[in-house]
Amino acid sequence: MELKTYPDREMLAMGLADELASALKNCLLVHERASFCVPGGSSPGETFSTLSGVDLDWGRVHVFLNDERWVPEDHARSNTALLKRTLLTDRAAAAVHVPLVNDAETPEAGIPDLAPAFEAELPISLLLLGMGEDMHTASLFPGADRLADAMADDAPILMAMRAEGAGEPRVTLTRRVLAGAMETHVLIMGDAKREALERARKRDPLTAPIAAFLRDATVHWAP
Ligand SMILES: O=C(O)[C@H](O)[C@@H](O)[C@H](O)[C@H](O)COP(=O)(O)O
Repeated sequence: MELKTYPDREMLAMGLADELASALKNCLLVHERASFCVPGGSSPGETFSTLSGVDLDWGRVHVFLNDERWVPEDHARSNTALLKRTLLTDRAAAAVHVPLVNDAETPEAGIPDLAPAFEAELPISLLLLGMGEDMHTASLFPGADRLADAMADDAPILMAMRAEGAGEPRVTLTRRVLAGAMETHVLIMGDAKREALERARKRDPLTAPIAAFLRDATVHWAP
């Protein structure tokens, strides 16, 4: 794991957006397209806004979320709506968005229609993860109902997930899919998350799911 620290959140957003843009450009030099898998939540907004203005061949970039809350797009907690507002705008509006939610009643009912589109996106070219203070990442929450299945080597691409800390039901890419990414970055802010990161480094992924992704990751942190 490599840890990059920034003096403040604005510097983090600039530095991280720069690094992600370079990774996408390098990928597009040698591949027809790049798959870019990103977190929801509140942390990445500024990074996404900066990145959305970068001049690169966005039409060859396929963007999708790590996980989604099973809510309609007009819901305040929709990661999809956030993604469209902050990243898939400006120059990045030309990117191809691969949806992770549909209007089925439950994630279990919706996944069969969503999963096939992800087959063509693997391996993920560039992965950005967030992390909660409970050491969850994507919707791989400690104590979640199907965490062990989602961490298994033979997990499907997408799984439904329910957990106490999650709020609503979720859909998440599974560990093997996320861990297969060619390049991984983790975005965390604040002292509590820095402490959680240090705790996770000494723990098993089944109690600290972020630990499954740290070995080859670059972690970006600002106070
Ligand atoms: O849908 C989600 O909740 C996310 O994808 C999740 O894994 C997120 O990255 C962390 O919970 C951190 O969220 P914050 O950035 O809001 O702290």
